[in-house]
Amino acid sequence: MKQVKLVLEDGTEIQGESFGAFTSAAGEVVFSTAMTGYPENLTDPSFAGQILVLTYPMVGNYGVPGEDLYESISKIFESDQIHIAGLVVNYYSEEHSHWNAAKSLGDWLKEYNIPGIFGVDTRMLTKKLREKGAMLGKIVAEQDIPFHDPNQDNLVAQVSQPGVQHYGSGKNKIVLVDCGTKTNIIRCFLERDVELIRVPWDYDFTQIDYDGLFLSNGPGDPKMCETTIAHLQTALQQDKPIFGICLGNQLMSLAAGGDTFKLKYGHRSHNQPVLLTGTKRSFITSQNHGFAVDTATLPDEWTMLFENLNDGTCEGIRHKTKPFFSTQFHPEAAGGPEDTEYLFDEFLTAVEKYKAAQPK
Ligand SMILES: NC(=O)CC[C@H](N)C(=O)O
Repeated sequence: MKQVKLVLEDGTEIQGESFGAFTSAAGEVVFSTAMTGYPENLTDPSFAGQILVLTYPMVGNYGVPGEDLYESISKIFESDQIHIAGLVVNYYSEEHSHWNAAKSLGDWLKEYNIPGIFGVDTRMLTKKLREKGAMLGKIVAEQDIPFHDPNQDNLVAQVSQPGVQHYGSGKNKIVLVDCGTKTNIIRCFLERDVELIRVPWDYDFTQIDYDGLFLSNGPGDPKMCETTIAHLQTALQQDKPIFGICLGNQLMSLAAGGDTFKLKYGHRSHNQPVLLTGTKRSFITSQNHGFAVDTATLPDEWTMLFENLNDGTCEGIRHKTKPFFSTQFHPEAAGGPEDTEYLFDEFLTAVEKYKAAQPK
């Protein structure tokens, strides 16, 4: 076994053993307390630039599934590549066993030249990240490298797919602004009778004659997406329904005139409780974000839609009169609970209502 170390910007150095690629990588160190779902997490483009610490102690035991396709997108993965910068686990299970496993986690990381480190006390590390906040860090193999803050980069421009892509042929025409979309969002739409037009983050979608607009999740600081925000401001002048998820929620707020800020250590797990504003209904949600909307900065026409029951932060917003809403959590899950998937139906109901109200 080859030795590697995890180095944090506060000077912490943790020795561990290498799995995956034996190479060095720098990024922002974040933790997820999800107990399963590493194939989904590692391919979620929102993790671009991040070194992911998994608190669940044993990782890799169910291997990595094969690459089955559904309508030209992966059936299982959240994109067509690994996006994390590095992986930190406590115990790496060399031997995997699962009915649909095609390879080991270590071999999969190697394919994408991503380093992993195991033998790390990930719970101690998580306590440190909770006290001090998410930190820059690096996994160092033979070659030392400088720290790198991915939030200074336009990560969305790096992960958004170039070109316009069409999926499905259903009755509602939805534009999906791809800031690093998870494929389960596409799957959720395709199960609901839509024609989906996927456009890059900086595409002028206001030129398309769509029935509804969807803003995807994506990596990094939402303020980097100035072009998307500018196009969105035009869309907000109209009455066509708009729905956003995660980064999409942050972009909606920024376009509306609100502000976002960086959370101390973010929300990354499958069991984040949120409250539907004005009710006593709570939902358990899947989350992966490091930034949040500052509710106090929302203009008068907007209101908080969901609130995080752990720390009171904004988990969604809605326009008071127009059919515009977004969530900070992931209604599409993958992994995590599917309790809020009904929001796709609410969006499409709003789309149908909008269409029915148009002069023939
Ligand atoms: N999953 C996402 O869309 C994340 C949004 C944003 N990059 C954040 O970390 O807050």
